[in-house]
Order: sequence, then structure tokens, then C-alpha cells
Amino acid sequence: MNTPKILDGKAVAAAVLDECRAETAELLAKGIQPGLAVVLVGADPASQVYVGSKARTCAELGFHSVKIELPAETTQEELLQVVKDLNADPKVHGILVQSPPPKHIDEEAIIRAIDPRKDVDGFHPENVAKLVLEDPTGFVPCTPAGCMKLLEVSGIDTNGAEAVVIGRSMIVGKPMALLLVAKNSNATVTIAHSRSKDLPGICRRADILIAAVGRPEMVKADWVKPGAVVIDVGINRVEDSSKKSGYRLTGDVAYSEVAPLTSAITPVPGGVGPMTIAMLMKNTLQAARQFGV
Ligand SMILES: Nc1nc(=O)c2c([nH]1)NC[C@@H]1CN(c3ccc(C(=O)N[C@@H](CCC(=O)O)C(=O)O)cc3)C=[N+]21
Repeated sequence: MNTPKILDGKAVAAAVLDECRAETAELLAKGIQPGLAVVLVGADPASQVYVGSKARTCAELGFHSVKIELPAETTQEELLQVVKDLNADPKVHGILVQSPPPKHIDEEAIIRAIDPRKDVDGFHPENVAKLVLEDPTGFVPCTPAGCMKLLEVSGIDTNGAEAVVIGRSMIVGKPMALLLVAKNSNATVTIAHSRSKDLPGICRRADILIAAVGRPEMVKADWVKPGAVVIDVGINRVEDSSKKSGYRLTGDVAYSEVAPLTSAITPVPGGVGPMTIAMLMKNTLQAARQFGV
């Protein structure tokens, strides 16, 4: 037992946003106002919270901010047209279509319709390729970028470390693994998932364990090597009648039993979530800068 270092995503995100503010001022002086458009289809309550917080952060930084909220019945063609209009809008440098869209929408086709130069989520195949190639002109998906930033500023050395990523999504797991194995990080990476044989045993090998499965409190104490660093990407709403909202947020890690074993761990909320938004702002600045040249 020891006292783990709590990786304070809220504080690190605030520092990243301070950097963004300075860079925004520089761009404004050159006559460029960074612009971000966020598109939400349907009224999922969690998505509404995230989209609201993205728009608020844009406003704080002095970005041009467009929030497009469309009804759940929006057709594929209508949504494609919205994306095309944003592609053509010179005031918009970044476009984000909130995931997941309603079931009748072909998300892959929507992502491919976004101009890759405006794809600040880093989901377009061109940006996925640039991530694999370690080409810095591409956009790195915000959540894994935020996890890497948190490790970096916390002084956690990934060089030669055993990293295990639980989850293989295109949004978090796969890009996370690519960032950890990249030449500026040099971790040894295992991508595990719900079908992995002996998942607890694989996780116990990890010096750095990244949980990105979306299952509340799945990672238990006996999955974690003493002294490991644990990054909890999960943001799950679970029913809690003692809360006014009727729910509480919990990660993919059983925090109270796991934290005492770790050398460092991210809380939920206040860990990876705020970092995601900060990195989105950074990506939007990158897009604005790359359009300005
Ligand atoms: N195209 C797309 N891009 C995304 O980046 C994207 C997405 N779709 N769909 C949903 C996920 C989720 N996501 C979060 C961002 C911030 C918090 C965040 O700030 N969370 C706070 C708590 C917020 C709360 O109270 O609910 C925290 O963890 O402290 C959470 C989740 C971005 N996502």
C-alpha cells in the first residue's frame, strides 16, 4: 500500500488551455480566428454535456464556434450536406461530428466526407494513416493525445515500459497503442480486448495500463501490478439514487480498490475527460495554423 499520485487532468487541461490562449492571440494578430464546428445529431444527454462544454471552451479561448444541433430523424443526405457546407466554410477550420450518431446514420461515410484538413478528431483514414506514419501534419485523436500529454507532464517515462491498452476502438484503443509505440515514446505495447484470453493476467504485466473499454469498474485490484500507472479512459454513467441527477460517473477501473496499488492513477471525473477537450482545442489551432500557410 502506498499513496498514489493522482493525475489531475483538470489542472493539466487548464495549463494546456493557457498555451492555447497564447497561440490564439498570435493567430488573431495575423488575422486568423480559429474556428470549430461541432455537430450533434439527436439529443443524447451525455453528448449534450460534452458538446456544450466544447462550445464553452471555444468561447473562452476566443474561437469562432459553431454548434449545429440536428434532430434524431436527420437523414444521411442531410448530414452529408451539413458536412459539405462546413468543409466549404472558410471561417471553420475544425469539424467534429459527435459520436455515436443515431443508428440509421453511416458514421464511416460521414467521417470520410469531412475534409481531412478539418478533421480535428483525427478519425478520417488520411489522418489515421498519418498517425501510423508518425507524420506530424496529421491530427491525433483527442482522447489518446490527452492521455499521452498527461503521462508526459507527470514525468512518467514510457521508454521501454510494458504498456497494455484494453480496448481496440478507432477512437481510443488503436490510436493509443500507436502513440505509445511511436518513436518518441518507445513503449512495448499489447492491445487487449474483451475476447483476450486471460485478460487479468495480461493486464498484470503492465507498467502502464490504459483502460478504454466502456465497462464500469471492470479493472479490479488483481488485474494490476503493484506500482503500475493506471489511466482510466472510461466515462460511464451509472444509476445512483443518492445523487440529484440520478446518476454518477465512474471509470472502467474499480478506483477504490485499485488506486492504493498504483504509483499513479487518473480519477473519473477530472482525469482524461478534461484532457480530451483541451487537445481538441490544440488540434483546432493546428488546423487553423495549417490553413494559414
Ligand atoms: N466525434 C467525437 N469526438 C469526441 O471527442 C467524442 C465524441 N465524438 N463522442 C463522445 C466522446 C466522449 N468525450 C468526452 C469529452 C470530455 C469529457 C469530460 O470533460 N468529462 C468530464 C465530466 C463531464 C460530465 O460531467 O459528464 C470529466 O471526465 O471530468 C467526457 C467525454 C468526447 N467524445
